[in-house]
Amino acid sequence: MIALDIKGLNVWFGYAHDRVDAVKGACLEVKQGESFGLVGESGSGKSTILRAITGLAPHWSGSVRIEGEALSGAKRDRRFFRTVQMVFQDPYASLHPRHTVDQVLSETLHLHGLDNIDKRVTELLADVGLGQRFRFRYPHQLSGGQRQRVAIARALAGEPDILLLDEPTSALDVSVQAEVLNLLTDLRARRGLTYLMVSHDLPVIAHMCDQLAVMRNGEIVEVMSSDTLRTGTPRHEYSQELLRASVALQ
Ligand SMILES: Nc1ncnc2c1ncn2[C@@H]1O[C@H](COP(=O)(O)OP(=O)(O)OP(=O)(O)O)[C@@H](O)[C@H]1O
Repeated sequence: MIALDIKGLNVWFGYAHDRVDAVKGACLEVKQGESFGLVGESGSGKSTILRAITGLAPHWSGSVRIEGEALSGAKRDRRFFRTVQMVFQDPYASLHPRHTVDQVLSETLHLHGLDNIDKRVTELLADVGLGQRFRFRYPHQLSGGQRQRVAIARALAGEPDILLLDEPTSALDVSVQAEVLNLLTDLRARRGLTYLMVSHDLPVIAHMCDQLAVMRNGEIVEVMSSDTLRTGTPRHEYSQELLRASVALQ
């Protein structure tokens, strides 16, 4: 089954002279259980694709289908959020500073209309590798990696099929990035999740994803398998340039 099918997606911000065409004619397909990466330089439109899907970029055209069902406009209903959840880059900004981990997870479970809240909170914490001792802590009592684990637990609360991951580890210390990436890999395997993941880090995408799209100036210039990336054989000149720049950084 195709979990996510995007055809001819255009996304823009502003009007007339101020208009920015952030995504132009993007097409991609992600099969159920697959992990798909979006790479490209800053401002190339990667995050905007995720934002358009979740209804955070109101002006778009083209076709976006989630498990076969077409989206329209920018309003997403409860059923959408039971299927699709997003994890943002910055776990510091995405958690309410005066809500404990327990409140964050319990309220999200309530919003999804689920019961057995207590048991589910316990399970969610265990699923993301946080023990029960974290349950009544506030965000400021957690490290960046622990906060991102809470944000992931919150995204998983409604048992979604698809996670949109926007640079999920780039705000974290290098030492904890790999732990969070490994957690995401484990969760995908255990829960049969589908990922659409943005990263500027090619090795991360090569490690995490089955396929990837290279973006430049709002357009997808090439879709390739991660094997193609790993073996250094992309077709498009721009993809090769990105790869060379990435190797030079290591
Ligand atoms: N709310 C907004 N209003 C106006 N322009 C925006 C808005 N959000 C994004 N843009 C513009 O859209 C373009 C694509 O931005 P986007 O954030 O999708 O890029 P990106 O590839 O994810 O970059 P980064 O890696 O820096 O996050 C950029 O030119 C950006 O300035």
